[in-house]
Amino acid sequence: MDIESIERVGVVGAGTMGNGIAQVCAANGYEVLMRDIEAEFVEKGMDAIDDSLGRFVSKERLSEEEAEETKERITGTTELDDLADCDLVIEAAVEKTEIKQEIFSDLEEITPRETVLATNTSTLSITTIASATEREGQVIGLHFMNPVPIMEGVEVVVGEKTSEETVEFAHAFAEDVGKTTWESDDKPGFVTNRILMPWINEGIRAFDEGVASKEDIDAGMELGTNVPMGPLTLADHIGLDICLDASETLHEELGDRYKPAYLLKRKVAAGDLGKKTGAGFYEYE
Ligand SMILES: NC(=O)c1ccc[n+]([C@@H]2O[C@H](COP(=O)([O-])OP(=O)(O)OC[C@H]3O[C@@H](n4cnc5c(N)ncnc54)[C@H](O)[C@@H]3O)[C@@H](O)[C@H]2O)c1
Repeated sequence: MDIESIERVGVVGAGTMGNGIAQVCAANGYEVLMRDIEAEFVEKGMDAIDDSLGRFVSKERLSEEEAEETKERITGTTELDDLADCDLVIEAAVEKTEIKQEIFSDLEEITPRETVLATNTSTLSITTIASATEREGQVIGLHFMNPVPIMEGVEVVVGEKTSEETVEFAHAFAEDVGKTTWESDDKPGFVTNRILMPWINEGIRAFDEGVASKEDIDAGMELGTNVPMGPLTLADHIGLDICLDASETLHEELGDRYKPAYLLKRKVAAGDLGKKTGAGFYEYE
C-alpha cells in the first residue's frame, strides 16, 4: 500500500483521540468515516471537531472555507460495516486488548485484503492485537499524541510481524497529515508512555502523600523543569481511566516500579476521569 492510493480513512472510536485523528486526516484531504458504538458518542466527537476547527479559524490558522471543507469530508457512523471500503483504518477505541482484538477481527472481515489496520493504543501489544487477524504484516501502531490537531509527534510502533512496507507506509502517512514520526519496538508503553506514566503516577502519589498542593506540584514541574503541563493537569487531559489502563499494563508487564497510584484508582472508581467528565484532579466547565 502506498499513500497515493489512500482515499478513505476509517477511524474507530470518536472519543478524545478518534475525533482528533479524524480531524487531522480530513484537514489533509482524506475522506474520513468515524465510527463509535452509540450515536451520541459520534455526535460528541463531531462537536469536538467543530470546536477545534473553530479555534483554528479564530486564531487565523485556518480559513472558514477550509474548516467547512474539512467538516464535509468527515462522516460519522455507528455501523462498522460502513468502513468496508476504507484503504486505511485507525483504531482509537478503549484501551482493552479484547475489545481491540474483536475490532481488528471484524475489520479484517469487512475490508479489502490491502487495507492497513493501525491502532492508536498507548501501551498494549501491537503483536497481540495483530494476532486476531491473518493480516499481521499490515497491522501497526500509529500512536498519535493528545491533542491530535496540536501535537506534532506520532510514534510508529512495529509489531513482531509488521512488514517493512507497512512501516514505511505508516511513516509516510503520518508525515502526509503534517506530523513528525519516530519509531518504537513493540514493548510495553513504547518510548513515550514507558517514561511518561511513572512520572504522572509519581505526581499523583506526591499529591496523595501531602508533599504539596496539586497546584504546587504542577507549578513545580512546569516552572522547575520547563514542561508545558504538570503531571496532574496532564493526567486530566489524557483521561484518568486511560492513565490507569496504561499504568496497569505497564505494571503487569514490567513490575512494581510501574504500580498505579492509589489515588488514580480511586478517582477512576468515582467516575472523575479528568477533563472529559468535567472533573479529575481539577474542575472543568
Ligand atoms: N487520551 C490520550 O491522551 C491518548 C493518547 C494516545 C493514545 N491514546 C489511546 O487512544 C485510544 C482511545 O483513547 P481516548 O482517550 O480517545 O478514549 P476515550 O474514552 O475518549 O474514547 C474512546 C471511544 O471509543 C469508543 N468505543 C468503545 N468501544 C468501541 C468499539 N467497539 N467501536 C468503536 N468505538 C468504541 C467509546 O465509546 C469512546 O467514545 C486508547 O487506546 C488510548 O489508550 C489515548
